Parts: sequence; C-alpha cells; structure tokens
Amino acid sequence: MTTQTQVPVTVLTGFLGSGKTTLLNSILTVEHGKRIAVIENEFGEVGVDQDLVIGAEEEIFEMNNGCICCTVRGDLIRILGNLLKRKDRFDYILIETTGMADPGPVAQTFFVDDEMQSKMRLDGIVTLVDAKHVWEHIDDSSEVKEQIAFADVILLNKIDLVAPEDVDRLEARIKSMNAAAKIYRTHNAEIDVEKILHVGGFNLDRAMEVDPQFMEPEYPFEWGGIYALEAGTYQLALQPGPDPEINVALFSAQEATTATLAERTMDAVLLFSNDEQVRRPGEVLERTDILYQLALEGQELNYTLSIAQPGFYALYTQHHPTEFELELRAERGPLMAVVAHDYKPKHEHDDEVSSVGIDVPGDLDPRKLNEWLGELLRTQGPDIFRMKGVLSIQGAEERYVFQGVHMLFDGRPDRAWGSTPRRNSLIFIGRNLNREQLNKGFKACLA
Ligand SMILES: Nc1nc2c(ncn2[C@@H]2O[C@H](COP(=O)(O)OP(=O)(O)OP(=O)(O)O)[C@@H](O)[C@H]2O)c(=O)[nH]1
Repeated sequence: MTTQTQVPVTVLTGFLGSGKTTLLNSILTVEHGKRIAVIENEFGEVGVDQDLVIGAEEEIFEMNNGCICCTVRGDLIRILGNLLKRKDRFDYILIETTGMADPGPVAQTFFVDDEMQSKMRLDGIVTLVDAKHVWEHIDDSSEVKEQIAFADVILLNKIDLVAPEDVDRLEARIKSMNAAAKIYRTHNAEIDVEKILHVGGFNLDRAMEVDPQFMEPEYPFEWGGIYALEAGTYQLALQPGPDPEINVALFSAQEATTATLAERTMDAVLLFSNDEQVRRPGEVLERTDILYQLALEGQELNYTLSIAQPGFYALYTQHHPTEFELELRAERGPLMAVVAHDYKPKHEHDDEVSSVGIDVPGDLDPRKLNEWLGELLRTQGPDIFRMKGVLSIQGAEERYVFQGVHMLFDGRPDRAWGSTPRRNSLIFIGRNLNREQLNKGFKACLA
C-alpha cells in the first residue's frame, strides 16, 4: 500500500567512474528545495567518497565493509532503520551503490522486508553509463548488464568524450537491453533533479522479468536448521572444505517449525553482518547470538558447543554443511536437524577485479608522485578501472583530490587541511592489481 508517509528512495547505480559522485554532488549543491539523505557504499577498504562529496557531511552514511549487494540485508536495513529515526530531517533518500554492485538486491530490500515496505517506497533506479568506457565492460560484466537492465532512468554520461554517432549507437544498444527506461544524455551528469527523483518508476513486474528470482533474497549463509538439544556439551565436527574458515551462529528458538526458522532468519542476517569471534579447533562456542568464525586449522576440526538450557536451537552456517561434512554430534552420535532450509547463496563476483586501498600519513613529493602515476598509467592503465583519493602534497595548504578512470586523470586542490591531520587515502579498483607493488610505489613518493 502506498501512503503519503512512505519516504521515497532512489537507488543510484553505474559502473566504476561513470559519474555517480558527480551527480550526487550536483544534487546536493543545486537548489531544488528537497532535503535528501544520502547513503553511500564503497567498494574497497578505504573510504574516500565521503571526502569527495562536497558539503554534505551530516547526511552521509558510509557503508564500508564490502559490496552493498552482499551486506545489504544487514547493513542497509540497519542504516535505513537509524535514518528513519530522524525522519523529520529529510524527505528523500538516495542510495549510491558501488560501481561493482548489482542493483537487484538493493531494490529487493524494499520489497521483501515488511517494515521497510511500510516506511519507504522505491521510487526508481537511476543508472549512469560512461559513454566512452562502457564498451569495455558491456559484453562481459554481468554487473553492467544488470545495472542497465534494472534501470528506470539511464543517463548516458560523458558525451563530451565521444562522437555523437557513437552515442547513438550506444543508445540503440541500451534500448535493446532495456526498452522501458527513460534515457537522457548528460555532460558532467548535469540533469534536472525532477527527471531522476520522483519518477514513480520502479516496476516490480519488470524486475521479475529481468530476474525471475528477484524476490528470492540472497543470504550471507547457505543453511539453517533447528535442533532439539538437552543441556550439556556437543561437538560440531567438520572436514576440510573449499574455504579455510566458516562462519556459524546459534540462536535459541521457540519451537522446531519452519515458521520459527523463518523468524530467526532475519536475526541471523543481521548477526552475519557483525564482526566474528574466531574459534580454533578444540575451543568452545559458549553462547547464542554470536557470530563465530571457525578457523579450520589442522586435521581434527572439532569445536565444542556448550548448551546451558534445554530447548530448541537454530544453527546457521555460512556454507552448506555438506561442503564440510559438518555434523552436530551428541555422545550417542550425530544429530539431525528437525527442520532445515537451504538459502540462496550470495552471487559470485568477478574474482580478478579487486581493490587496493592505501592510507598513510605524511606529505607527498609532487614530482615523485607525478612520475609514479604516469608510469603506472602507462603500464597498467587498461587494468586500472578506477582510482581516486585525497592526497597531502608537500607545501600545499589544501587537500589534493584526484580521480582517474582508465587512462583519464583529473586532479585539483580542494578544501584546506586546517587542523585535520594530513594524510593520504586512495583506492585503486581494477584487474590483476598488485597490492604490495602499489603500496611500495606509493610510499616511495612520500617527501
Ligand atoms: N569528461 C567527462 N568527465 C566526467 C563527466 N562526468 C564525470 N566525469 C569525471 O569522471 C570521473 C569519475 O566521476 P565520479 O562521479 O567520481 O564517478 P563514480 O561513478 O562516482 O565513480 P565510483 O565511485 O568509482 O564508482 C571524475 O573525474 C569526474 O570528474 C563527463 O560528463 N565528462
């Protein structure tokens, strides 16, 4: 049901470097009479986007631990929940997803969770397309395809970098992938906000056409089951499997029914977005409501489960128990879960694509930096999809903010450091990145 009190939400997507932050900046600076709260998501470990978005510190909630499509069911729900407590302060929510995200799971959050659905309404998905560089990814990146396929509004950005006939060709190609979206051509993502906010556009039916499993959420665990346990100790026994560790969590449950398991699932999702406590073989898992990471070291992969109160307990495992021959054993032998469910696992990411974040205090020698960056772009330009950062240059009072998309580079002085400690945070996103080499090369540029 749609009511006036539901806050409209727009999800902003687009491949790395397509212009999302540029668009966000213009929305946050142009006078349009709307109060917009922004949620940002970073792919990678060093949060730089917050520094790149101008004058909006208060409204920005940055999610840092990984890809939004993976942590969405925990982090995003929590952040949105906190945001809603301050609902008097804004009338629109904008979520910027990482350039590597498939927008499906983000959009889905607003349909699968009753609480979310009653308070917010997905107004639309806006996808930015880099008119020059998209050709390098359009054929083989499933993220790019999904971003285009799910969009309600598509901005063909950076038209200044390509010939008009190439933009026509791109538009035709995009129309063949998504005939329903409104398409606009932009330079520096300049567009009237009315064209992208309040489009009333997100169409669930079309989302289901794009992805028939759209409504089936992805979970950070692959299996959950409820056991009936007496007070005492049990063994969680595993065999080596495809990963060097596995996360598990235990909850108490009212009864052993599928309804109870479903109720516990949302708690498990939230818990699985928390930090883990590591347990090694032979150690004890003494509590419920804790996310344990079982380090699978050595041959005897047994962990003790200590149960204080008899009752029903729901166990969730990051990977399917069969992958590790995981068993819960009592003295009399292995136990069977009374009810169990297999969950749709998280999707795969492009393994080759990774990010390297660098965060070091100190000042940089501009000459050394120039040489190093020049060399880096010459030798690895095609593999570096994106780099950006905030740098402290020796002798300069202002922060130096830079951006790069493939071989294109743009840098300029920004706000003064003032009393903030001077440091350098930057991130590279790309294929076959060598973390050690990048770190070493960058540090050698320090004055
Ligand atoms: N030539 C040109 N450059 C643009 C245009 N729009 C944005 N840029 C530049 O492209 C670079 C990337 O833009 P961002 O807005 O940071 O891109 P993004 O999508 O937020 O990037 P990620 O955060 O990496 O996903 C910046 O250097 C922008 O100044 C445009 O229309 N033309």
